[in-house]
Amino acid sequence: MSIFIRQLSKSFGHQQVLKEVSFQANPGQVLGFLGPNGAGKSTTMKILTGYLSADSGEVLIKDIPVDRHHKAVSKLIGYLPEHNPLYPEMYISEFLSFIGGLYQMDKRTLRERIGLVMEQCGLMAERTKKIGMLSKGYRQRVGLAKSLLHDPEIIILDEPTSGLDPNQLVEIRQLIREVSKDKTLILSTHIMQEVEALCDKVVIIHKGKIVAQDLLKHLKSDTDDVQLIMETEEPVEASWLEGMAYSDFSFRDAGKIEFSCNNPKVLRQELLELIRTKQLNLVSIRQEDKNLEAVFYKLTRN
Ligand SMILES: Nc1ncnc2c1ncn2[C@@H]1O[C@H](COP(=O)(O)OP(=O)(O)OP(=O)(O)O)[C@@H](O)[C@H]1O
Repeated sequence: MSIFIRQLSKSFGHQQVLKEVSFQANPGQVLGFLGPNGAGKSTTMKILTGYLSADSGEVLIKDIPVDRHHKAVSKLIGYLPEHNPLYPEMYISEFLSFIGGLYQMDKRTLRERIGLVMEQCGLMAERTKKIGMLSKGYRQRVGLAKSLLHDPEIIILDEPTSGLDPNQLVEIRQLIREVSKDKTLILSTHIMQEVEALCDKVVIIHKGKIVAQDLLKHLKSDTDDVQLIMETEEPVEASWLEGMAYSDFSFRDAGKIEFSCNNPKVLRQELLELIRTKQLNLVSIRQEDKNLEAVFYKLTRN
């Protein structure tokens, strides 16, 4: 089941937070929704799930507008919000049972689904504890179990791995991969490795506008072949770099510059010549393949 997002705009007071945001997520695909802090990711997620209304534009699921048919559509969506709200006084199964009641699930299905999602999310070992006693990572798992409980066709996860330890990260990513096979899954995250590991399609939002949307493999191959990163002890002036064999460069800080180039051999020679003539102390020049981080940085640095 696809989800169509068309021309969403949203302001809070005088601040326009979303500017004609459009994209589409398809079944069997994990869509990574990326953007710097404050770019508008959570606001978009809240509109997609009907928790917030847009000023203009629409979200369609099965041709149904989400804002006008929130109740019908909410059964199709599993949502893990950024600040995963839970009831600390409840046991996990008690909480899931309460949520199942909200979805009007019949008792037998609910019992089966609670067992299944608790198993899937690795919660069985913690079943005798109240939610308030769980660690942050386990509370995140409860949120994930909640979003999967009613077996929704669309799953929307806002920073699902925040607060997880490295082992939990691997397990939850594995789980996300599993559940995404026959679902439409949108995942918001800051973690580029997560996107590289999980996502088929990437949408990047910056200052409320979509600045890229493509399959991950296309997004990475659209860019120059490699990047050279030069670090010196002293600051470098931009004017010293004029005419060199790069296609683009940016300062990470005064003595750390990242170049995009397709002829690193020539550029490396030019940089070594610059080091010599300006008598700079070189810390390192290293070459990296273009990765999503570089693409993201290029599109969102201003
Ligand atoms: N209810 C609100 N009232 C006023 N401003 C809001 C409200 N919700 C969000 N904003 C503003 O909208 C902008 C986008 O916020 P949003 O939470 O969507 O960003 P984000 O991309 O999810 O950021 P982060 O990665 O930091 O979670 C921010 O400037 C934020 O302060």
